[in-house]
Amino acid sequence: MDLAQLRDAIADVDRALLELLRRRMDLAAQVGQVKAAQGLPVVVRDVEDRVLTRARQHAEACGVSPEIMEAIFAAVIRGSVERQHRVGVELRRQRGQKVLVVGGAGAMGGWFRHFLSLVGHQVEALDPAWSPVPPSEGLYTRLADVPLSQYAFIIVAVPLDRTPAVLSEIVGLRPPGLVVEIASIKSHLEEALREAEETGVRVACLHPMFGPGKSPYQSLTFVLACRREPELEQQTILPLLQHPYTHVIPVPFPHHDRLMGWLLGLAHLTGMLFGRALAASGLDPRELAACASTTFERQAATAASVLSEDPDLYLDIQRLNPHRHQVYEATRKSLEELVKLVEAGDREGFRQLMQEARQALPELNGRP
Ligand SMILES: O=C(O)C(=O)C[C@]1(C(=O)O)C=C[C@@H](O)C=C1
Repeated sequence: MDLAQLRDAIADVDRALLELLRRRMDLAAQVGQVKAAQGLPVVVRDVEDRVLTRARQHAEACGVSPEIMEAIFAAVIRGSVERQHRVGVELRRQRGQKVLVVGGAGAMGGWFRHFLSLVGHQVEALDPAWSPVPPSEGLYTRLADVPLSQYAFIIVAVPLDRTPAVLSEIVGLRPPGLVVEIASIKSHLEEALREAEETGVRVACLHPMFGPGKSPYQSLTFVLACRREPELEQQTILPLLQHPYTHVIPVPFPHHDRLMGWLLGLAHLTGMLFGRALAASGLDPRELAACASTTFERQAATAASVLSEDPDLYLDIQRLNPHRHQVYEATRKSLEELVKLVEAGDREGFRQLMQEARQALPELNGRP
């Protein structure tokens, strides 16, 4: 066969593969219906492990690495989970609850509306930004018009610095459902949370560890800042977040912002410093892109995603964190140490610094 004939033969095989994939996804949809009817979880890890092992074992026959075969089938399984989950939405809706998203027109509010309706909840929303538009069913522009007593959950998804005021306004109306605020920093909510505790209004402090661009069919980590009993608080929030990719990680409330100082504060800070320092270099970004090393590409991609975010939100994530000075101090000190070791050509000190820094990295030491 010449090259053109070989390409035609590959295209024929691709068509056959696509047809097989369609059949596999149709079977997944049937599995999804059975699972939704019986209230079974969509993701079953040991079945997935068997599929992935089978794929790895077939790698040699295909003349490719086991990692490639695993990655191909992992993607197929992800598609299968998405399809199964979607076909179950209507059935799950019968078990879903009524949820209100306050700030529903915002980016995270919009994400929650979509996600929660996929979970099967009946989602309504409130946002003054809709004022010029005539309100449609289940969309409100004024808190006074909302039938607050009807909701099992009320999500507060408003800008970080507005959260205390909105939270205390809602708490003041004594809703019977669970109020769930999703602020990235929690210390400035103390007063509103105390008001809630005094009046018996239940509030959960949830923190989605991702932005509004996140697909609901990827791992979704939510940190739950617990003020009382982590077990109980986790149980209360789980019906809201029933979804194959959800992980809820409880942390003690006072620890939350300290943790975020590093997880968000330091990660954002280094992304911004990287971009800012690079801007000072005066080098042409096209030349940097053309000659980029692997590490530069990765770092630049992280900095680009940080620098594309909303500056007001990113300022507030720094400013409202009472632990930020520890992060700044450690950053300054680390830079000074590094510069000193380099200037002195101190190999042993440099080796030790890298060794100690490695200890802190989840990639190398902390995988759960
Ligand atoms: O066997 C199942 O229960 C399926 O849902 C099928 C399947 C797959 O596509 O292979 C999909 C999701 C599960 O996590 C495990 C396997």
